[in-house]
Amino acid sequence: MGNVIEVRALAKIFGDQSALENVNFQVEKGETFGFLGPSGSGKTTTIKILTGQLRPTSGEAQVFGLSSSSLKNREYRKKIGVLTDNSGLYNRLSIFDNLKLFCDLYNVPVKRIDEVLGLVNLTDDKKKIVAKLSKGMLQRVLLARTLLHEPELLFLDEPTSALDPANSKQIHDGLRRLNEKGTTIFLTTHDMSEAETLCDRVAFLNKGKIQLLDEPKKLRRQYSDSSITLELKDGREIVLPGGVQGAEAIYKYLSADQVVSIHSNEPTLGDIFVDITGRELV
Ligand SMILES: Nc1ncnc2c1ncn2[C@@H]1O[C@H](COP(=O)(O)OP(=O)(O)OP(=O)(O)O)[C@@H](O)[C@H]1O
Repeated sequence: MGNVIEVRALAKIFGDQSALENVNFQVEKGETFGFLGPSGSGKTTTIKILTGQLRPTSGEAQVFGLSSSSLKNREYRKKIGVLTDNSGLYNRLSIFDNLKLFCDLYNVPVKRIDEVLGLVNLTDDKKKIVAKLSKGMLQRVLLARTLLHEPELLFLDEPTSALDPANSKQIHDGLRRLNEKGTTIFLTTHDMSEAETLCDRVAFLNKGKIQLLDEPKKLRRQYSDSSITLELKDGREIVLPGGVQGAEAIYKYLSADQVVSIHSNEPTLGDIFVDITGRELV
């Protein structure tokens, strides 16, 4: 597939504080890659370096084969979209008119507006005035704006923080549709369920260092104790070991028609993060 992002021995020091230390990872074309870590772990610093807003202290961050010193370049900026929390929208204008202004500014045909509004599920709302939008809708308008020029690579810094579950789901659906169309997505979050639903691979960042990097499914399997929980009709919940011993017990309860549900006890990404770092992801 080829790598869109290649980061080698990346370090960033602010004054006497180390924000990133020996960070190494690659993001493949078409992948949704999650950068997970608690507040202050270095997620935004990484995005700023990858989008040419900050220079690394040492190491290399290449995107589309361009080195970090070239990431301010115009051609590069055309290929990327960056979703930030600074709105820059005109409150008194409609969603459509706001997006039209950006089309004019970036030389994008106006017909693209309907495509991006479809992607973020706002087609029926395009005449609404920005000042009257909910936080979730506003975030979707910002995502739509980010997509107007059809970026190949999308950087999203905490795209659903402060959104309720329904609005987060709308954003997630839009991101999945984009990814299916081939857009590579680099996402930072401290929301583990967001990472589980969206990401092909995740890196756990703690105090500026990557602690673990793999597919969520593989991580959950690797850190699973293979035990199984049975919920029984008499209200009991029993935890059984995996293997033959567990299978025999499950068979016994099933034969006696006592089972309501059976599920494996795989840890969540949040559990694994706490396990590895001793820290909660907040
Ligand atoms: N411009 C700056 N000057 C000095 N220190 C900074 C600067 N930017 C970031 N830092 C420090 O670098 C570390 C990493 O910050 P960063 O914003 O990358 O973390 P983060 O993981 O994005 O956190 P959050 O989830 O709260 O946004 C923090 O300790 C932060 O205080």
